[in-house]
Amino acid sequence: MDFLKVSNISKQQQGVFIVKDVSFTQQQFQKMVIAGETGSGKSTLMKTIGGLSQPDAGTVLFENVRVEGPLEVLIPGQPGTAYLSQHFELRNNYRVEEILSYANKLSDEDAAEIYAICRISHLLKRKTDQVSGGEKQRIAMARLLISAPRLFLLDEPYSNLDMIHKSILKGVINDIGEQLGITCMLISHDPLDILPWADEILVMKEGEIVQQGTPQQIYNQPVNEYVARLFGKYNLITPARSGVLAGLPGIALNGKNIFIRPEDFRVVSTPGEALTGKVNQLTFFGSYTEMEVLLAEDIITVKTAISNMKKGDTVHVAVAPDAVWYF
Ligand SMILES: Nc1ncnc2c1ncn2[C@@H]1O[C@H](COP(=O)(O)OP(=O)(O)OP(=O)(O)O)[C@@H](O)[C@H]1O
Repeated sequence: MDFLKVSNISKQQQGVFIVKDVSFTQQQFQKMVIAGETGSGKSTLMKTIGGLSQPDAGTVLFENVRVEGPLEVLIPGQPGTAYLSQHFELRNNYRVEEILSYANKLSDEDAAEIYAICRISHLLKRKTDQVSGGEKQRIAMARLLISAPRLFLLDEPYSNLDMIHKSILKGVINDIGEQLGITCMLISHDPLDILPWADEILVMKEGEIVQQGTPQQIYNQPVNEYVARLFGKYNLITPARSGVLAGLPGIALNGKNIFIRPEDFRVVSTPGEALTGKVNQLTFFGSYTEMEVLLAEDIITVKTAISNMKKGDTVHVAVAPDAVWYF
């Protein structure tokens, strides 16, 4: 039995598909991410899974039970699931502990563990207007978690958070999975949030899943330029321009686009089996430098840890054939 089985879900608004024939499964404890550009249907799909959006076609089975949509039940929301909206609200003028006590289905001890995991134990006596946005979000999470869900659906939990609050929240989401044993699915479009966490990624475009795979597959073997672009900088050399790579061994000039991530180029000291060009631009990012290299008429982007280059320098760059992807 699949923990979650989504089959052929479709939904239209004003004659346009916002989710189109989406099918996939998620196993218990599998960390799943839905990625995709703004408006690609991520939230609608996630809400459908949580019983909060009515599909026009298809079924969702959660623990083998059909999820009913809001038009089929009195109180929307599938039991056993919890959905943290991007636009969560906390009632004003209540103490945090009051807000939480209404939702609590657990013993005091178990609830206290959740408050500790959500890093809100120190906030319980405060009023809801005396906490920051990041803290509010963790309170909203705790309020959902004390209803003891088995599937936690998080809609863009990292948007609008600074680095410090983001890093706290990443710890919280990890602990929810590992310490509470709750299966999580989250929506994000930031590769730095997605790639280190996910077991499986669904990439959506215009309501459809365009690629599904592990972080390694999605990052290194995108099916098209849309997926490549969502997950970071890349070099794309079209068949017409593929001659610029002629000096490199092991590159197949097979009529397909050639895709190379900037960090897969290596700066080498000799021109043999390398491309030679001039440094056109350098951008410092702290842990690495991004270098534009001008080759004849083309520019490639190379990520390097070498920091003593100057604009106009001659450089040689090589790439391992197995780091090259074709689509
Ligand atoms: N109730 C609705 N009525 C009309 N159109 C809607 C409705 N809900 C969503 N849409 C449209 O459906 C498309 C998908 O919306 P959805 O919120 O699912 O996308 P998303 O990928 O989550 O976007 P974002 O990343 O911006 O949150 C969008 O074009 C949106 O405008």
